[in-house]
Amino acid sequence: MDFKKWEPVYEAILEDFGFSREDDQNAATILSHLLIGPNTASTDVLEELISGKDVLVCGNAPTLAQELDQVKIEDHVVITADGATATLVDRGIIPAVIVTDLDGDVEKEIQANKEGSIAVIHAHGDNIELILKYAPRFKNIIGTTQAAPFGNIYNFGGFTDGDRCVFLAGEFNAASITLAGFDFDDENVTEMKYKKLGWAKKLLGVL
Ligand SMILES: Nc1ncnc2c1ncn2[C@@H]1O[C@H](COP(=O)(O)OP(=O)(O)OP(=O)(O)O)[C@@H](O)[C@H]1O
Ligand SMILES: Nc1nc2c(c(=O)[nH]1)N=C(CO)CN2
Ligand SMILES: [Mg+2]
Repeated sequence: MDFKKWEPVYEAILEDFGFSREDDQNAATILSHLLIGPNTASTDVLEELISGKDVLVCGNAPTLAQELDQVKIEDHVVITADGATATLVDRGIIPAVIVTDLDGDVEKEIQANKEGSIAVIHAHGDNIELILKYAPRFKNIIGTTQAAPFGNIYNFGGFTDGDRCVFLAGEFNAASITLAGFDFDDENVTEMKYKKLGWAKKLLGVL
């Protein structure tokens, strides 16, 4: 994602939630220092996995399990958003890529990562503690930020884990992107989550 194109959207998100750009940048710097080489993966791997392929992006709406029953999962490259990973792992499916800010079922994510999932770990101003706690337990990490990218920290676009999966699939030229487990009008979520889902809906509408 061209950061110049993303930046106005990012600024609107910062303003809407009252998030601090500086905190996001600090989080990204911390993640960057934890990515020491042997625990990282190259973005070439994402290109290899995704380019020209039919991708299934799994969000964590309560409808996920039921929607998975209607998709031929094995015909797709599976990308899971954070908490959705557990649903796939519990079915014996190891996602190709996990996109996470580490506030879902992280133990399941570490398990899937041990079995081959690439971990796209997102740093933001409110997950610094989680990054320090969990990032050292992953391998094959690709670090992301919603602020300006630098060095080993990328910005493929997007905000919530779910819409960032879709931006990532787009960035690496997926042939098609199928969504499962996305319900933007889910009323059984916190006010904050509902607001985040509103942004996810808006961002995916723009794509
Ligand atoms: N009804 C829904 N409830 C939860 N997640 C949903 C829903 N619909 C779509 N999603 C997508 O699934 C993603 C993963 O959901 P999860 O429950 O793990 O949330 P999360 O890790 O708290 O998300 P985030 O950290 O992005 O706020 C979300 O980022 C969101 O984009
Ligand atoms: N600063 C900040 N950034 C975020 C946050 C958050 O809570 N704080 N949550 C996200 C996913 O929902 C994505 N980005
Ligand atoms: Mg999350």
